[in-house]
Amino acid sequence: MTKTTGTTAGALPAVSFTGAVKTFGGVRALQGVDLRIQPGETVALLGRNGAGKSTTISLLLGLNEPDEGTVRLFGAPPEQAVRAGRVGAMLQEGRAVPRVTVRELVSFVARRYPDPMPVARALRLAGITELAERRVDRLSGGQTQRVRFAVALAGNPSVIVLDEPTAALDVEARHAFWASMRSYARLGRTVLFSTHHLEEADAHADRILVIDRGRIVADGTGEQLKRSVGGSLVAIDLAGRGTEGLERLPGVRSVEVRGERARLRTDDPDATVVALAELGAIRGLEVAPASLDDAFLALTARVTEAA
Ligand SMILES: Nc1ncnc2c1ncn2[C@@H]1O[C@H](COP(=O)(O)OP(=O)(O)OP(=O)(O)O)[C@@H](O)[C@H]1O
Repeated sequence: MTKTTGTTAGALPAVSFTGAVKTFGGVRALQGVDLRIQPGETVALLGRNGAGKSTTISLLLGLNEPDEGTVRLFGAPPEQAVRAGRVGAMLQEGRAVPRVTVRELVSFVARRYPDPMPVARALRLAGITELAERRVDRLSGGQTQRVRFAVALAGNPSVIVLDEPTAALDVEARHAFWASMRSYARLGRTVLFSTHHLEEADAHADRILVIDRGRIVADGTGEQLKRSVGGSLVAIDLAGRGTEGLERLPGVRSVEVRGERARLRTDDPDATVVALAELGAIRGLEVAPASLDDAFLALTARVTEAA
């Protein structure tokens, strides 16, 4: 497992899970989760359907209690941090949308917190200043999502938790949403978001946690996760030759044939390419680093095999 949990000496972690277990009936949704998130980090939680992402988030927000272990926000139980407005959340489930304007809705939520964010600022950070006087039940899906983001910001939280925030958004709305999230993160605040989009995790998080079957199976930057599964992909046109001997070339871990092309997974792409050149087999040469998709599949598959 790749570990890069940067700790700031003396600072309380924004989020900490110690041996958190959560069972629903016979399902062990979380099987002992340990994690620390420091103030100012933007962290992506990545996992397949049913891996335990929403359960992690529900414990973090105090919506559920762990059966074993502890969950703390700034060293305190989650309910305390939530009541103090230190945590803002954007969850998956939709709510009945009231017939009020965007400004009225955000102001209403802000008034419920002890030290709210000025409403104009929440609207600006969410990129919806120009929608302030529009009714919330007459907005597009992407606009509604950003209103929900402004609502999450209303209490002026130090930590924001976003459960699949861009599900069902089109490309443009996605870009706008991430720009808003980054404006908030630049204030030094902490962000935890869950996603199925590996490229979003790679592009917008400082750190990626991969969860599988209720356990954190990897923790690092996108680069580190890619490196941890090893190597690069070298592809060539076979041009009529066979694949014999290719798997014995330096660095090569596996050889896969797709049509007329051979794809070699290698830990040492330079040595592999030199050896291919010596064989005169570099027609249509292509060298690419392992993708985050490869890393994700390898990390979650390893656990499946071990189970
Ligand atoms: N309230 C509940 N009652 C029973 N089982 C539950 C409940 N909540 C979650 N589970 C189960 O716990 C496991 C983890 O679910 P969780 O919702 O945390 O996964 P997830 O990673 O968020 O998945 P998805 O990507 O599909 O949203 C699953 O097997 C799920 O069926």
